[in-house]
Amino acid sequence: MPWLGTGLLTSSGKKWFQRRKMLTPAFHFNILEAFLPSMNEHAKILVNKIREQIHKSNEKSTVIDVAPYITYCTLDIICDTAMGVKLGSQYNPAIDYVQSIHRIGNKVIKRVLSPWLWNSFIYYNLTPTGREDRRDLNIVHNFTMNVIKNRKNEAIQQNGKKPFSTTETKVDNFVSTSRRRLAFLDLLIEQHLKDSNSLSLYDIREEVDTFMFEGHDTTSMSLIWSLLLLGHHPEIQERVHHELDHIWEQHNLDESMHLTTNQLCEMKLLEACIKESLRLYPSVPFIGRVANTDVEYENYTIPKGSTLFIFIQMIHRDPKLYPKPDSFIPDRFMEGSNSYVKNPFAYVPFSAGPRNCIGQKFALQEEKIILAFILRHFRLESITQFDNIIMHPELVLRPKDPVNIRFIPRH
Ligand code: HEM
Repeated sequence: MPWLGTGLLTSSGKKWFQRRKMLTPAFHFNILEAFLPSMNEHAKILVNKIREQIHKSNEKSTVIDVAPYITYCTLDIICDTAMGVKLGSQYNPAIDYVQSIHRIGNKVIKRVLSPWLWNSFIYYNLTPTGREDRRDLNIVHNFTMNVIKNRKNEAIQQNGKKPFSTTETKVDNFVSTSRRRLAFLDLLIEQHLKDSNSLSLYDIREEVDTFMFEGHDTTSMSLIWSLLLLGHHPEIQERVHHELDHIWEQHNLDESMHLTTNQLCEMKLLEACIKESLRLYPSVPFIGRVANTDVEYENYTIPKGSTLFIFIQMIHRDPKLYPKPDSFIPDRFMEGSNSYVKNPFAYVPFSAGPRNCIGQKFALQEEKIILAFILRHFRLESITQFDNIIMHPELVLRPKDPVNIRFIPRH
């Protein structure tokens, strides 16, 4: 794929194995904990942005298309945490980058389904869509290359030209001794500065493009669906408000304080809402695999080399696995409740096995923080009806039209 090259998501074999091994420590529990201040900070900015809109409207509440607000917040978080770069798109929207990503994602599926567009020369030079795609790819690649070069320059300034010491890369040292963050991009730059032949700037760009996309577009879609669902289910929303108010009061939380891992663990119902929303609207609705051996399935033999698609959303809506499959019932994910669903293979929003999502804990932590701040401060009423939502045929499950929600301050 010209956009992501062969980064972690799209590579295979030895290259995938080595990169996955190199990048797994960047998502270790301790590192996620070190991301808490940044995630809290960006979530608070989001709440302020929504308040600003209410203020501007001169009303007590206002209706907002949530997609851009959420997208810029998650984009700032992935840049800050994984790349160590303060993008500030909640203040100055990175419109070109975000719009280019949407257009590229939209065209990927169309091109896959149109064999006459598979030839790159014809596509990029002779079709208007391909030429627009090339312009968008340039915007996205320039953006990510700038992020990398800035961070590389910073790394050189901080370390002189000498390579990073190997102890610095250890996860335990990340939090305790290193004031500088040795997160995702730093691990790659460290490797690049040690041996630029084994990892070139182009190789780094593949990974940065992959993580910038996977790390913000998936979580923003999941947040948007969660907000919309909660705004359509006032009785469940009220239970979440109650859960959050209790945590805020119990821990004496005020505006300046950050949510901690322990407090996030107490948000059981909020977590169940996120999981149920990912069941109904998995950000990655399907995944593909190539059979590396003949597979016997029921009365069929699927020959080696076949491409298989796994439709996550269809598994999640199977009435045999989930009674009332189309209903939003977060209690399915509350242990001890009557609706609790135990089967682990019935729920795969992050896929499963060795190629599962490397960022799933990051995603849940980020989503909980953002939703906790929004729901602590606002009551939501969804204006957009599910029946009116048309989906883009894309890599992520993206609604085509605005998702309008009324925000009513609670305090
Ligand atoms: C709600 C949010 C998310 C969902 C639903 C999600 C879902 C998935 C799924 C289904 C896969 C498997 C894709 C496939 O096999 O084709 C995947 C892989 C991946 N995800 Fe996520 N993801 C989310 C958030 C994130 C975040 C926050 C990051 C990074 C910070 C991330 C990084 C990746 C990467 C790099 C892979 C490829 C892993 C590999 O092949 O080794 N994802 N994700």
